[in-house]
Amino acid sequence: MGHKKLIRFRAIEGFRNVLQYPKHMPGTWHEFFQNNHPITLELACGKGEYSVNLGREHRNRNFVGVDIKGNRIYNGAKIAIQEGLDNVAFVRGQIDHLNEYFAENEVSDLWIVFSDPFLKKPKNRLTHPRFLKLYQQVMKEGGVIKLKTDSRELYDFTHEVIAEQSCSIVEDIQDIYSKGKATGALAIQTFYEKMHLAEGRTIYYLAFTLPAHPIVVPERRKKEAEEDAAAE
Ligand SMILES: C[S@@+](CC[C@H](N)C(=O)[O-])C[C@H]1O[C@@H](n2cnc3c(N)ncnc32)[C@H](O)[C@@H]1O
Repeated sequence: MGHKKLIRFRAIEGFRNVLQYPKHMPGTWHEFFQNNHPITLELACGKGEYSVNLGREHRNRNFVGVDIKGNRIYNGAKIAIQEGLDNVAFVRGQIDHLNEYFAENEVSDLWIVFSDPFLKKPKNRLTHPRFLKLYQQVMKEGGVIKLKTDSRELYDFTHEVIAEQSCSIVEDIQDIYSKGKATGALAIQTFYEKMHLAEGRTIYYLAFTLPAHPIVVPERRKKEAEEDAAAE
């Protein structure tokens, strides 16, 4: 492991706003934030640009960035500490275990920001039904899931899942910049977004809500996942 990474891993151990694999937290987030404000998650947060920027703008809401990479989380966590953003925190952990970090109804809404499209492994896409099932376990009914991506494949896949699971589309924008829609929260640019924009890529946005009935992972998708695992 590189020296810089090691320093960052040690640093986040001492950061009050970084919780690593926090299985003790479900049901206690409002004690942590010392308020009852709604909690927004930023999944695949990387350096946490959405959590930090939204945290600055909305002091009456709480934001939690989630990512497995501690050295990336370090960036956002350090800014939040320096700026006294006590409404911003980070979880270092697997999104696959989200229901071990948050309790039922503890999350109001969530962003999925430039998550990897996993072109060869649909089961790892953060809008795969197995993830939607997890989100449903922690999110309040009617909570909005907001996907921002440069991947046409992930955007199309998400549309497919939305139709299959009877989710409701709240907003659907192909190419936020050409349509003049990159305003408000959509104007926040992350590290990966800046790279994609420099390459001239199109940015898609899709916001939707989950159905009231439980998400069920279709057999065909389960089979796909088993085939993926067998090929590993
Ligand atoms: C392409 S980066 C995007 C980072 C950031 N959102 C940005 O736009 O700059 C994708 C991030 O998702 C994280 N990630 C992917 N799958 C994950 C999972 N199952 N659990 C936790 N983190 C995950 C990776 O560690 C990585 O930091």
